Amino acid sequence: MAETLEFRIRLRRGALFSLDVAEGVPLSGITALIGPSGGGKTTLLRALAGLERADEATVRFREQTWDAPGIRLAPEDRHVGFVFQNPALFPHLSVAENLRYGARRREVKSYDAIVDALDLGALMTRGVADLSGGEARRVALGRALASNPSVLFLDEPLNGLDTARKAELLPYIGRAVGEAKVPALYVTHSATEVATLADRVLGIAGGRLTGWRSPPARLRAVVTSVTGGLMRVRILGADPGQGADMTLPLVARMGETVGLGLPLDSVLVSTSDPGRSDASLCLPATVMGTSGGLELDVFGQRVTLARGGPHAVGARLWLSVLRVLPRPD
Ligand SMILES: Nc1ncnc2c1ncn2[C@@H]1O[C@H](COP(=O)(O)OP(=O)(O)OP(=O)(O)O)[C@@H](O)[C@H]1O
Repeated sequence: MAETLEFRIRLRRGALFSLDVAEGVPLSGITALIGPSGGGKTTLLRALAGLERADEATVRFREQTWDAPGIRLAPEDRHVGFVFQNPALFPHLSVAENLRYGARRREVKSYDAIVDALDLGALMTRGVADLSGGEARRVALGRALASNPSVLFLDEPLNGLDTARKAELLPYIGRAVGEAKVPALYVTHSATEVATLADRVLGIAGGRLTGWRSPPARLRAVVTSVTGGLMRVRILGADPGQGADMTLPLVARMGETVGLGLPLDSVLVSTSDPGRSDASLCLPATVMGTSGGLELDVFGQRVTLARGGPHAVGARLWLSVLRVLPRPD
């Protein structure tokens, strides 16, 4: 079975915008769709979901034809779980009823796992009108996952929240999507979201795909202890006392491994030990190559930062990472 979402879509909107795209997106993990405002990200997701009329659309999901000349599968038969910028919950229903609404058409095997992964247990009987912004986003994601979707489309799901709320929610997204094992297309403008969540990154601008970017740099770490909603992790390959331990939101169990994204906009590279700093991590690294970005060895792990710099192979560097968020491996 071809594990891809294959599409060729052409459409025009007004006199100024046209979308003309063709690609095959692997249906595993999270694929980030990034690009400037007005580039066509939302239009592409809506067209794939069958919510936009196109001049030409051929869409195949695995072995299933969603669109082809003379064929147009109804949006509800594509089983796309959509999470929008605005949570759009049903205001007259409780959290549990909102989730059940999601599950009304398809049997869900992992309902309890979704409730757990998103920490919704304590909210179930609450009305949705008085939920905080972050809680409402968790419920919206839970409702989409409860519909047992074949694919999840997330369109800037954290938009409008402040930085602290976003940092709180990101690990939940990684955990819930990982737990539900649903492939996801994730539209975002945020380097942190890409670094933390994405398995691969596709660019779009001016209604045209601009190609696959290098995958986000991520270090692997192991969970060394768990307390309440937090876990202590140590970067794999590091010994105690090497500055590679940190406390993070809980996304995995004791002994499991997690990925730590290194968002380009929050990594500082220096040639001497910066000592005490505001960084949540300060890691020694050795330059292994500079041809395809800055290839580094960090405690025996290879990571490539998508930026060069005048560094010689073998040089000793320090990475100060200002923001680190985990996702399950
Ligand atoms: N019905 C319409 N008539 C005219 N132009 C339209 C129509 N619908 C969308 N557009 C234009 O299509 C372009 C792509 O919009 P889209 O919302 O897909 O962009 P986006 O990449 O998701 O942007 P953002 O990051 O700001 O959400 C925009 O320039 C928008 O103004």
